[in-house]
Amino acid sequence: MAHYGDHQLQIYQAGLKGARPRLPMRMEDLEDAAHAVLSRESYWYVAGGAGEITMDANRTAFDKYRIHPRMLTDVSERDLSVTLFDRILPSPLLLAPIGVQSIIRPEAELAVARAAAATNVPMILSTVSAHSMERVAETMGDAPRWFQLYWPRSPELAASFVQRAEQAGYEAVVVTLDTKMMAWRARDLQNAFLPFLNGQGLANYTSDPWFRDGLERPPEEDMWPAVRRWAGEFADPSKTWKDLATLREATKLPILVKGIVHPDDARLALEHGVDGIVVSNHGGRQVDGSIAAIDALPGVATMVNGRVPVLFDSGIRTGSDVLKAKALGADAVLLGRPYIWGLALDGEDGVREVIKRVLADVDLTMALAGKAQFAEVDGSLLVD
Ligand SMILES: Cc1cc2nc3c(=O)[nH]c(=O)nc-3n(C[C@H](O)[C@H](O)[C@H](O)COP(=O)(O)O)c2cc1C
Ligand SMILES: CC(C)CC(=O)C(=O)O
Repeated sequence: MAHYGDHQLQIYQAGLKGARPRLPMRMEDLEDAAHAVLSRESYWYVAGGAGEITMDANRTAFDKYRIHPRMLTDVSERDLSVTLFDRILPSPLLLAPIGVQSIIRPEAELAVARAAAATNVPMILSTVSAHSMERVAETMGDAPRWFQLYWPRSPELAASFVQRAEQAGYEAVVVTLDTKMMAWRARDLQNAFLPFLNGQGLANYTSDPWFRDGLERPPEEDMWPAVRRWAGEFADPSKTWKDLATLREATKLPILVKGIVHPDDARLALEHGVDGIVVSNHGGRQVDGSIAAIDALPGVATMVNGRVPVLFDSGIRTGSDVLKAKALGADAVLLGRPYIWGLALDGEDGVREVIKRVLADVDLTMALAGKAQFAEVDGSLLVD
């Protein structure tokens, strides 16, 4: 039986022929290598946060939780699969929605989509992508994909987005709640860099009939009216929980809310009929000084109590992070910045390689901790 961990042997075997890994193995080195090839503006747009306190805490908080390995259990046949919304996925990993990937490489989300499809890891496409959701879907065949919604001000545009996504074979809608506006981001302000202002990341808007209708000039001739309209449409700070009902009417797809860190918000989300929750603090990019995402997970998971899937992101870098998240109540996790470093360094191949490494690490760490089934990992994996 093949296992994700076999990737380890492939790397050693290539070494016998004198080949060293193309991408640095340690996550920190991978990021440093990406830093070296990207422009200062692009690197910091991805690496930066709303200050650094929560971004750092997202990593260091994992250290508080320690795995307590068990010996002499049969781990010869391992299974990392999870079932989400009736689809069996071979692993618990999804790709977090990351916008404006054209600041990294022009092929952007198309390269990521191919890598996701090749590894059967669902891609969650951002609303603010450089390629339209239809174009991305075309590259993916039947491979699983979800659509992330930045919930626009106009109900017409929101309905159009989710209906286009449904039509293009996206299997769930992830509504991001933590970005009603962009945080104070010192790195980007220092670089005076906001990619949307020169039209990057607007493909889903400029390809939308409703959005185009309201423009005085087509974006192909003049991007500025589209940018202005986007700035007005992007988000609506007045939205509240009751507005979820209008989204619910617009699509049959499962709706998840992303950005939940408080148990009371998890309760409200359930009361308003969501189908899933993503515990996330947006990688520390929105509220600096806020709770580390992994510390928010147990309270949310307890409140949800298995009624809907709970996903987790913000700080996932290694196999043990994935296992800790599962032990603390996540059904699956989203990988964020690391795959962007893979994209920066080696395009589609780089993204695929980063995904394979994380999954190999999950597989091996799980086996060495004494578990054969990811589905069976629970709180007993951790030191009390
Ligand atoms: C450059 C960048 C762009 C992002 N764009 C989006 C986005 O368009 N939609 C969204 O819901 N989250 C977005 N996020 C947040 C990610 O989905 C995810 O929550 C975050 O990257 C997790 O933190 P980590 O990458 O440090 O693990 C973005 C994150 C980064 C780094
Ligand atoms: C605010 C967005 C348009 C993109 C995003 O989610 C991010 O940069 O964190």
